Amino acid sequence: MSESSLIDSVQDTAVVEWVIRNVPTWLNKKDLAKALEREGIHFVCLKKLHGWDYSFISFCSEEDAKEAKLVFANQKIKGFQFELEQARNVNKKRKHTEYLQKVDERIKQVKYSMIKEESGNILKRSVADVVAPWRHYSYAEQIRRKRSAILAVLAKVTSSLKSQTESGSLTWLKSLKKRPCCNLESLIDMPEEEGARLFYRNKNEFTIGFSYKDDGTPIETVGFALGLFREGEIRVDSVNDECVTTSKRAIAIANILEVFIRSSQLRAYDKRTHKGFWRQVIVREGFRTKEVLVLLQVQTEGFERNLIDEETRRMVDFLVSSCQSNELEVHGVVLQEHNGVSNFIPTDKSPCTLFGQTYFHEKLMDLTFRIGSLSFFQTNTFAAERLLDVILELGELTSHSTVLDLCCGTGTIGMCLASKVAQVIGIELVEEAVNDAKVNMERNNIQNMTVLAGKVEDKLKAAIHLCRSSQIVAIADPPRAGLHPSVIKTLRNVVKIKRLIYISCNPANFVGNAVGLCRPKSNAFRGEPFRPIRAIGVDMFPYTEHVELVTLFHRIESDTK
Ligand SMILES: C[S@@+](CC[C@H](N)C(=O)[O-])C[C@H]1O[C@@H](n2cnc3c(N)ncnc32)[C@H](O)[C@@H]1O
Repeated sequence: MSESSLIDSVQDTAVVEWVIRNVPTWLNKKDLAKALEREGIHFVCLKKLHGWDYSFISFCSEEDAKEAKLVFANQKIKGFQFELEQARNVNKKRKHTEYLQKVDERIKQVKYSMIKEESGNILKRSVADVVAPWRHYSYAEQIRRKRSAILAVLAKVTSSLKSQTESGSLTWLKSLKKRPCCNLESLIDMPEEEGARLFYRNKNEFTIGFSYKDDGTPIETVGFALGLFREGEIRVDSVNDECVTTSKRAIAIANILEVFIRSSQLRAYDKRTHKGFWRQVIVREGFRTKEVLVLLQVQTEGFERNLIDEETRRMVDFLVSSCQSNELEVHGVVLQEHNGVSNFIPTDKSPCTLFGQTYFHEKLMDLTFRIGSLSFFQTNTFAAERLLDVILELGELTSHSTVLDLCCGTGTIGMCLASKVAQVIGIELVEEAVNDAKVNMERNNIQNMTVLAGKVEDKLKAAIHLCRSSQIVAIADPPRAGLHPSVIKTLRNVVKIKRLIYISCNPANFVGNAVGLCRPKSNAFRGEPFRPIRAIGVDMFPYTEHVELVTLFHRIESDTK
């Protein structure tokens, strides 16, 4: 089959077509799909044959392609540095209706299989299974499973390093055989309290869509999608108290908005047709301050401005007064207009204020943080303090240390350490978070911290120039994809960085970065390698498979490799 006819067949099912380059020839389509899904890449279909060192891939939207590109740039997949390029000979303006027809066909197929499996799992999947999939395990069993998962990751660091280094080039590695690369000292669990182990999320993202009556009539619903749209699942179910990871305030607000949207003149957004207005709602709150901020995302194309203004005003009145009668206070309501296909919240599009403030406050370690609607904040406030305890313990900080707070968000880690050290320099990509960090420094009277706006990969060298001390401790808390390989190389090259704490919310992706930090010196990795010394887990996400891993690395002195 020629490349162009293959492109045509891929093109039938999707809007945006690309080619992944540098794919191993032996990798089959199924394993490639699994590897991409593991990294959270949303695609519609793949075309890959044995012997090809590339694969065709199609996405629902440019945004999904951009996200995939970012993941590929930041990490290797199956040990290969994939690259994404737009497919040649493709008419990019393919009619959207063709794509929608295909999606509808897939949805029908899945619905059919749901009916067939009436007594099986698919129909029984509830909204609580989506957000608290481990709720049927005892807490002790959850901790046991997370512990084994972390140990497997630490062992993977050992085996990956061994397979990539000549035998004997790292002395410390020799005796490890297949064991974890360092000791997992503990996995800190959460007490059985609301706000720690139960109903703990201070940020809850609800989909606005449809549930279906027995006769198939759609009803507007605010809750969680019961599965992946690209796998044909379109149902959204209302949120309830069985969703033990969702905060109680957020459950109440989602239920209130559902009542309003069912009576609204504007309908919920339908992902299949890209029609409809109400798309998503994010409820963020300070557990300690009890401040609540609500962000609504809407699709405005085809709607009169007057109608939009009237309905959003009615929504705010309804929400605020219903909350008051439930003894809940909403401090701000903001609106983000988003007409793209992808359902993520763009962080470069500032929302407009409909009511009150555009931020909320939370307290951590006796400091108060302002957090804007698009700024990151750790989702479990109680666990975030345990995480800070671990960082303090591993950091061995002195009044002479400089802390590099990489991916600093609104500055929580750096600010909580600032009184213990000489200087803190943070780097953060999202502009709103950087502005929050600056306000937070002033409010908490922190004078020895500076925050640089931009990507770590672009700003790290400038940050290092600002370091006044020769004792630099780097603390990296990157997003799920991990640090860009160029950042690892720069960290290796700066000899003044003797200690590095890596906080990973996706331990599987941590392996690549850990190997980069620890592999022997080479042309690409010039500085002396690091060695993992201690690891501690923090159960920031009870009732889910996710866990936070904190690892301390020490720079190896050249004579003690
Ligand atoms: C896991 S959060 C950690 C935030 C912060 N350390 C905290 O504890 O609140 C990751 C942060 O990295 C930021 N980020 C993502 N990619 C980045 C990049 N390439 N350079 C700098 N910051 C980035 C995100 O905006 C987010 O604030």
